[in-house]
Amino acid sequence: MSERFDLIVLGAGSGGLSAAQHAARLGARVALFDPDALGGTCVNRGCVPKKAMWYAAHMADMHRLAADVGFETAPMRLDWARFRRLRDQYIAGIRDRYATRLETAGIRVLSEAARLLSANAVVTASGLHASAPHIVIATGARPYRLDVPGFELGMLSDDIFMLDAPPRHIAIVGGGYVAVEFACVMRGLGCEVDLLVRENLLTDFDIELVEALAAQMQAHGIRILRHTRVKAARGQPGVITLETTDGTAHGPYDALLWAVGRVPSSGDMGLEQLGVAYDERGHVLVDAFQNTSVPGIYAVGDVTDRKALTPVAVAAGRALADRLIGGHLEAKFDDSAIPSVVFAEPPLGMVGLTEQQARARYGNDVSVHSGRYTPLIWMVAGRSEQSVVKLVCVGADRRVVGIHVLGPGSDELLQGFAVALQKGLYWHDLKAAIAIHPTAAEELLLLR
Ligand SMILES: Cc1cc2nc3c(=O)[nH]c(=O)nc-3n(C[C@H](O)[C@H](O)[C@H](O)COP(=O)(O)OP(=O)(O)OC[C@H]3O[C@@H](n4cnc5c(N)ncnc54)[C@H](O)[C@@H]3O)c2cc1C
Ligand SMILES: NC(=O)c1ccc[n+]([C@@H]2O[C@H](COP(=O)([O-])OP(=O)(O)OC[C@H]3O[C@@H](n4cnc5c(N)ncnc54)[C@H](O)[C@@H]3O)[C@@H](O)[C@H]2O)c1
Repeated sequence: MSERFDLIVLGAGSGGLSAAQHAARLGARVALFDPDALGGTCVNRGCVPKKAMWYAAHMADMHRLAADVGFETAPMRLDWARFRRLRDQYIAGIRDRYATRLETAGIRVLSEAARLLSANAVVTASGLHASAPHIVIATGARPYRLDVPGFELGMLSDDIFMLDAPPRHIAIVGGGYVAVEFACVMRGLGCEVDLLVRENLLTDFDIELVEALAAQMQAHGIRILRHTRVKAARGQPGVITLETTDGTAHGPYDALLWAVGRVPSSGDMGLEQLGVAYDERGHVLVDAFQNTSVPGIYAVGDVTDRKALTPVAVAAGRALADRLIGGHLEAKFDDSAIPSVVFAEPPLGMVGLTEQQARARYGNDVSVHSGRYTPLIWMVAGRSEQSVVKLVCVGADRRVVGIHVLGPGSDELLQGFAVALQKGLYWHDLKAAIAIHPTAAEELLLLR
């Protein structure tokens, strides 16, 4: 027998929870399927545990800075087991709060994977049937596995959160968000880090700031090997060597992290049989309203080809519920200015276009204003690393189309500027604003 709902959601990660909760708030009867922990990637093996580790690494960096400015400091050692227990308790608390909220909202949570039988019916392995006029696919993505010998000797980002102790010397393969963030976190926590990058780092970010970040990472002791393709991993757990296509051997390492991207979890759900269209990498194709190519089936979050960020998945889920249940037929989210931060040391943030993208789109109409400064406390400590801020503008009235920030505080300062850019920000607005002094944020106002 099939139980009937107004909305069925597959996946209880950022996107699925958002769609389910908002739909229930609007009065819908909702079924939410997920075989795994509530909260999905972000809460359990992404943003949240990563940010906790970033804080720990940052504290260790602050401790070193404290010594540089005159504090008498004893060596600081992280009790890894205690930190992990505290971090995991915090995450368990988030999951518990989700469970309570879902129950209070009257959402039927089913701890099983579901597969589509038609555009309005799903089934689980245990034979549970459910139907609804609307089905939302929010099944996310998982780490990509390279087809190289010895791949199993390495960890995926999911595994790094289970480490019982910090590695002594870790190799990280990849040059994207995950690779750069963990290179900085592991280095901050005292590990030797080799970062093996196939081509270049963080190719979606502005080259000038990426190079400045790379220089700081190297100054902190991270060894960055660019244009390096790994052919095989050899050895045994704890003693791993990497072989590259130029015949060089690197290592030995006691840990290896593969951070070579993610693939959408879009298979084995019956979507293909129903004619749902995918791109060549398996992302479900959606329009601006999250419609797939099949009426009645929608998709949000990392399973789609939109930007793989939690707030994007959340915004998509909410707008979709607004449209399907709330009756707001034009509801969609504004993806014109999605800010993003790489939690490196120091953090790198951007919103809008890079200089390279703006020049490709607007040619000679582009003006760029960039500046470098050494943060006050680093100057006090006698350090010379430089933070970078950059504005990319278009036209005679210099509309700001891109904001780029690298340095301590960039992660927190970017949000307000991103709101301004989304609303329409001009060079003269920044010149007319009164700065907050002395801060990192004021550097964007002081650009010439
Ligand atoms: C290491 C790491 C760090 C990150 N850090 C950040 C960050 O700092 N900031 C940021 O914005 N983003 C970050 N991200 C990205 C962010 O985690 C994702 O964009 C976000 O979790 C996507 O949400 P989602 O709902 O699309 O998918 P997910 O959160 O992956 O949820 C999908 C859910 O679907 C379930 N599922 C799969 N198949 C089925 C099925 N057949 N039936 C039912 N359920 C199913 C899965 O079990 C899972 O729980 C990070 C990602 C990683 C890997
Ligand atoms: N701070 C954040 O907001 C944050 C943090 C982590 C992840 N994320 C999101 O999750 C997404 C996935 O992150 P990611 O780091 O897994 O992927 P990514 O797409 O950012 O980077 C993948 C990296 O792997 C490399 N690569 C791909 N195939 C390879 C191969 N065969 N050999 C060697 N290198 C190879 C690519 O060149 C690239 O450098 C990000 O794009 C981002 O949207 C966000």
